[in-house]
Amino acid sequence: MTAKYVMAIDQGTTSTRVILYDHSGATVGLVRKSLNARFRQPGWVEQDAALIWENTATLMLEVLEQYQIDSADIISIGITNQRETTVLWDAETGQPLAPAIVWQSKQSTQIAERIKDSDVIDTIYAKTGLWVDSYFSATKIMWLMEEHPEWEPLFEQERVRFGTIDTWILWNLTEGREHATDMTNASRTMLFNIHTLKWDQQLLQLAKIPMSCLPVVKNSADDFGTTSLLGTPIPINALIGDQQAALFGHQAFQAGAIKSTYGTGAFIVMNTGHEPQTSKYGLLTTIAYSINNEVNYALEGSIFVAGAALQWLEEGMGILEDVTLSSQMAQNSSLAQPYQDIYLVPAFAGLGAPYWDQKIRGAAFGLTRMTNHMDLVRATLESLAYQTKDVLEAMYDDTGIERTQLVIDGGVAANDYLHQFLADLLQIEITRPVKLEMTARGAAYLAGLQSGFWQDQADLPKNVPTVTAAGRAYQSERMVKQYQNWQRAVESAHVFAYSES
Ligand SMILES: Nc1ncnc2c1ncn2[C@@H]1O[C@H](COP(=O)(O)OP(=O)(O)O)[C@@H](O)[C@H]1O
Ligand SMILES: O=P(O)(O)OC[C@H](O)CO
Repeated sequence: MTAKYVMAIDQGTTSTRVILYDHSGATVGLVRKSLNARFRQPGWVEQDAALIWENTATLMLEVLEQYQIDSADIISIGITNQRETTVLWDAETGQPLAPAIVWQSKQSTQIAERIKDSDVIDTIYAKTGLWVDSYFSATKIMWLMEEHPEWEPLFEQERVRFGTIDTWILWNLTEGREHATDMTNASRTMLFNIHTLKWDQQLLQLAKIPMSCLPVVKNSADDFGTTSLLGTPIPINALIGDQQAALFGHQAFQAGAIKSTYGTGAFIVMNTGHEPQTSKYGLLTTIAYSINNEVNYALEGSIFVAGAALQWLEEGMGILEDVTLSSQMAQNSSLAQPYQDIYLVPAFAGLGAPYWDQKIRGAAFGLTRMTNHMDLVRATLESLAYQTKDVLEAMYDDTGIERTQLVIDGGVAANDYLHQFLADLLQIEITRPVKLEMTARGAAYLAGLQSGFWQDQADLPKNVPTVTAAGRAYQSERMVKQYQNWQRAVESAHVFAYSES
């Protein structure tokens, strides 16, 4: 083998990263560019699709320049992405027709409610594994089409292309203007049948979305065309949604293996093997990855607000100078005594699993004259742990699999306070990799497997360095009480949302 590296593009909600890995799994180059969102109306979250592509292309060139890497040394590229985020573009001009509608965005809430009121909700769950919500791409496409009847001629001429961010980047990157996605991303649209592994005609008809605008669906590790952006033509050998990519990055290949990623949102995903498994608690049944037409399924608990809550403390409230200070601030919080705790329900975009409550909004409980900014930071970090427990309890009950250890990753997992609090709350070992970018790593592994850089899953790098926090037994009793209080806080926020005049 002559090539030395695999390149991973990780297009997240908060930033885009391009990372190079060598055969041992070491990170040999990493560049990052942050990405802003626009909030034009309450609940709306939009991003500039053209900028997403521009940033990606810039970073791909930058990583080579900064680390003095020859493009001929890159064997293949894997792309992983924030999922569900919806782009529509005109294939003739190559221009987006509208801003990208981000996964958290609530434009299509009424459309989702309309669908929920009809009798197709169970059919949709049976076919797609998803509970109807504005989170998924289908309602976002429907909203865009309803808002823009003037696009009808473009649809008739089959000029409109739909893509999640993987597809948008791939289309821009490839000479042949490849219009493709992988099964993990397709499984988040609410239009893909996770059993037949095809776009579902009945759902397309219900949503009035023409098949002509949808991408071809391939395996997560596959041949997606080549790019000459870097000089030497390089194959693109993997597309995969970021949460599934993190699962793959942790090498969580066994049924029952589980990971929790804390980025803009937090997503807890359990590999359930080759059979899809349903949930009594609103967990999603989704595709974990597909290789050589063999599919692994997953159960997922989606938490809409994780790092986004810290960004809110920083940018919205102005009480956090920098997110990297949040761990220390939480340790310095004055609320050391039991029963003085405060609770923040960060339901800024409703609550995802296991509540699926679109209407609930954020709330804080237990404030006194003594409460200060450090206490709010602490309550925010703790809310991520409580939501993790909510999902894990549901997963245990759905699958009967007890857990003694959990692996975590993502930008927020750098937070030492959260790391230890999670261990104390769950009373298990919580392990995080020293390099937290498991999402990119998963995309690199898949691209590397497809291109023969690694021969098979057993050949993937071992001994990725990690740090583990153990649950402290003396915290156990207090944690039981705090978790009960958290549940009361969520219930109270729910009651408030539904009693509004
Ligand atoms: N030390 C930290 N403590 C808490 N949150 C952090 C820390 N460092 C970064 N974050 C948060 O992590 C998020 C970014 O994580 P990342 O995995 O890069 O997200 P994404 O994939 O959504 O772009 C941001 O919301 C940021 O506020
Ligand atoms: O941007 P992240 O890393 O929080 O991931 C977003 C998810 O893919 C949304 O489903």
